[in-house]
This record gives sequence, structure tokens and C-alpha cells, in this order.
Amino acid sequence: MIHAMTGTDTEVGKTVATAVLAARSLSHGHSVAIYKPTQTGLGKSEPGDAQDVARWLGNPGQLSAFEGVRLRHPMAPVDAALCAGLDPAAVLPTLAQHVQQVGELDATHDVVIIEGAGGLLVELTAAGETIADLAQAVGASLVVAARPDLGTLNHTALTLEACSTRGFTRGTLLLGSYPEQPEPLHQRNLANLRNMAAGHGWDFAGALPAGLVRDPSRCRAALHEAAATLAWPCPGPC
Ligand SMILES: Nc1ncnc2c1ncn2[C@@H]1O[C@H](COP(=O)(O)OP(=O)(O)OP(=O)(O)O)[C@@H](O)[C@H]1O
Ligand SMILES: C[C@H](N)[C@H](N)CCCCCC(=O)O
Ligand SMILES: [Mg+2]
Repeated sequence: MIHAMTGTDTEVGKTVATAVLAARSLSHGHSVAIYKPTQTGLGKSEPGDAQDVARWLGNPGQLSAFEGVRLRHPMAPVDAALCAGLDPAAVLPTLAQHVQQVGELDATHDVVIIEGAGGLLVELTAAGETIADLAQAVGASLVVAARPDLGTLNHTALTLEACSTRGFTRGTLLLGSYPEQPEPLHQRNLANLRNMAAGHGWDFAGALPAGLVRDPSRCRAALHEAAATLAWPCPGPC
């Protein structure tokens, strides 16, 4: 089973949602590979998104973390390469190379979770392919993480419309971080996004409580608790 984790924007909770989905798969006894095709905004020695997921879950033997390429500037991959004085075509893996890597992970793990960079249409390759192209190429199911705040209706509608026009007639929408004291706006947006998912024929997995990874001593338990509450549609191993 291959999931492609994307979002309506950067910083919406894709990595945390990846960790919750991985926790769910681990709790079903599945092996999991986390693949971040292009990690930007971090130096060589800093933990990236895939390593964060492994650490938060206690570095279980059943979970492995992989990264395609890492660039220091906190930007979209092509810009991060250009700002480093590098040729994007020389440093960013091609779609074919990402497909091969995912294929190798899929052959050796029950579940593969790919996390994009930023939102759905951020280009991961020099040729301009996105996480949507990679998801299509490997037959991944799309998961979109969204915010609960003002602005999410437009961002989420645009993202789901872009998914539909690319042939993703199914997928899962979730809220990446839902306040512990939600205001009426957040409550309305929870209902609005549930309805929006249904309008596109997508599933709505629910809202991840904010603060899930705040306390390092409780990350693993909190992520597994959140995984148990998700309304996750689960064809096959997930
Ligand atoms: N449910 C949550 N509980 C606790 N912290 C959260 C939650 N969701 C998001 N965050 C925090 O918000 C910030 C952004 O979340 P995250 O890193 O998952 O975003 P992202 O969409 O993966 O960003 P990027 O595009 O850089 O990969 C992080 O500091 C993360 O720890
Ligand atoms: C640096 C950040 N955390 C992500 N890794 C990359 C986000 C790229 C967003 C590009 C954009 O939508 O403007
Ligand atoms: Mg992330």
C-alpha cells in the first residue's frame, strides 16, 4: 500500500499526519517506509521530516526513513537548488528515480508513505513534476492535510479541485492540527471540510488534535491514540 501525503500548504501538519498514519500501520503489524523525496530548509546534520516521524514513534524496527535529496534553503526544491548555486537538473532526482525508489520500498515494506514538499503543486523535480505526478506514477492513494483556520476553505477547495482534474476521484482529507479549545470558526471549518470531502467523493479522516508532538516523552503514545481515533478508510494493509 502506498500513500502520498500532501497538503493545502506548507506547515499544515503533513509530517505529523504521516506519523499518525505510520502509527496506525505499525499497530496493525505492518512494516512502514517513510519517503521524503525532497527535504528543504535543513542542514546536513538536522533531522528531516522522515527522521522526525521515526523519532516520534520511538524508532521502531518496523519503520524506516528515507530521503531523496536535501537542500539547505527553506524554499521549494527548485528554488532551494538555484539559491545554493546548483543546477536543479543536476541535484533533484527525476520522477523516474523517485518512482524507482518508491518501487524498491514498496517491494520491501507493507506500507510506504511519501511526504511531498509544501502543497500539492510544488514542483519536486527540475522537469516540474509534483507529488501528484509521483502519486499517479506509483498508484499511491492521496492524503491531503488542511488547516482549520480562516482561509482553509479556498485552499482546500483549490487543492481538491486540482486533485480531481488530475484524476484522483478518491482520496482522504484530514485536518492537520485542531485546537484544544476550538473557536466557532474552527468548528464550522471542521464541518465544512467534511462536506467538501464528501462533495468530491473523498473520505474525511477527521482532525488531528494540536499538541500531538509537543511533549517528547508522550509523542509515541499520543500519535497512536490519534491513530486509533481516525476514521481511516483502509483498503488492505494501511
Ligand atoms: N497535530 C499537531 N500537533 C502538534 N504539532 C503539530 C500538529 N500539526 C502540526 N504541528 C506542528 O506544526 C508545524 C508544522 O507541521 P508539519 O511539520 O507537520 O507541517 P508540514 O506540512 O509537514 O510542513 P512542510 O511543508 O515543511 O513539510 C510543526 O512544528 C509541527 O510540529
Ligand atoms: C521549507 C518548507 N518547510 C518546505 N520544506 C518547503 C515548502 C515549499 C513551499 C513553496 C510554496 O508553496 O511557495
Ligand atoms: Mg513536513
